[in-house]
Amino acid sequence: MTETLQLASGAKLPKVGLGFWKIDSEAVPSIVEEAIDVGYRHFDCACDYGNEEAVGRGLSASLNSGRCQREDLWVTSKLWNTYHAPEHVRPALQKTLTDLQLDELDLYLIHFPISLKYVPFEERYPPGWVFDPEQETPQMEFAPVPILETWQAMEELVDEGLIKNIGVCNFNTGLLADLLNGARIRPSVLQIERHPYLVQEKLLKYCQQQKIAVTGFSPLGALSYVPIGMAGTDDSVLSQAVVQDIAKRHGRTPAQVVLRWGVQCETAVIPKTTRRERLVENISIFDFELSDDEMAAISGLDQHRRFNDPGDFGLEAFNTFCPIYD
Ligand SMILES: NC(=O)C1=CN([C@@H]2O[C@H](COP(=O)(O)OP(=O)(O)OC[C@H]3O[C@@H](n4cnc5c(N)ncnc54)[C@H](OP(=O)(O)O)[C@@H]3O)[C@@H](O)[C@H]2O)C=CC1
Ligand SMILES: O=C1CO[C@H](CO)[C@@H](O)[C@@H]1O
Repeated sequence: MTETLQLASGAKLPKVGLGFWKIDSEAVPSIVEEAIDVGYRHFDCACDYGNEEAVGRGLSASLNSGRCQREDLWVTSKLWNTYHAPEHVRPALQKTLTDLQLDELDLYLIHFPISLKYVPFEERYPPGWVFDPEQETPQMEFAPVPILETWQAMEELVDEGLIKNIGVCNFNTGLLADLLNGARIRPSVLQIERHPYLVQEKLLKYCQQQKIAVTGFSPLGALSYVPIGMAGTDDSVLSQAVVQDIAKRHGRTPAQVVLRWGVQCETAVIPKTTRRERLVENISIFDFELSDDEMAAISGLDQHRRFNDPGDFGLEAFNTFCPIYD
């Protein structure tokens, strides 16, 4: 069973969760049940993953079969970029709740600090990044919505009991500071890309000061990114000698060492896998500890190397868009 991170709101976020990006809907319900059987209680979903309805079927089957109780689960979802206008936030959440077959979410995150043109559900769901790939220079279509207005709409949904915690993803320190200036309800969680190639030391420190918990996405080091990912390359975090040596010393796999490094940095991690043996492997990290030297050696792999920047994600599609990070 996974340990938890205590949030400023008092809630307890399980330190290991299962991420659902890129899991086919057909496979999702049984993966949810298997994950619960092997101890997962934290599920990282998003409208954009196109599989929330399938996650809902898996959760509902698990609850109905008595595998777990609703209060033992932590379900996160994310508001997609096309729904930032205040009038679209509630319908977006309602759609997610309906798909997930839940009455409330444990955590709702603003997925990106990017507001895109609204696309009605009946036109396309999930709408994705809103560009026309047929165009010679396909451009994202933006919408002028100040982030604080989106946040205030989310705060109202907390007041109404539809969400327990709210937070953001892919924000840097400046964006967080700006949000904190206007927020009535402070963000409980920041979800960011984080692995040994992107340690984000300063952002983590800022979050610790502000009592915002951090969840690291792509915690194994961007293995699944196409075309810019590391899958099958000798350059992946998991094939680094530092990681492999530490893994041998502890009798663990490189993935377990990298995930353990994540939780020992006091962050939650949300690895994705579709394989039962890896579900078990990725959560079995609470019965060993890395030394300070081992932690420092893994952090020393930092290359400030980011894989998930919409500016270069899918190079052809976004070739006219500037990266949102420095
Ligand atoms: N907020 C945001 O903007 C974002 C959030 N996320 C969230 O983070 C989650 C995880 O991110 P993701 O980018 O998938 O990255 P991960 O670091 O979780 O890597 C997933 C890849 O690693 C493989 N893998 C899983 N476990 C192991 C293991 N033990 N040993 C070797 N390989 C392994 C998987 O393959 P296989 O399935 O075959 O096991 C898959 O190819 C997402 O599912 C999503 O929920 C991700 C990106 C952006
Ligand atoms: O979370 C996710 C992973 O990254 C992708 C590209 O930025 C997003 O589209 C997706 O929602």
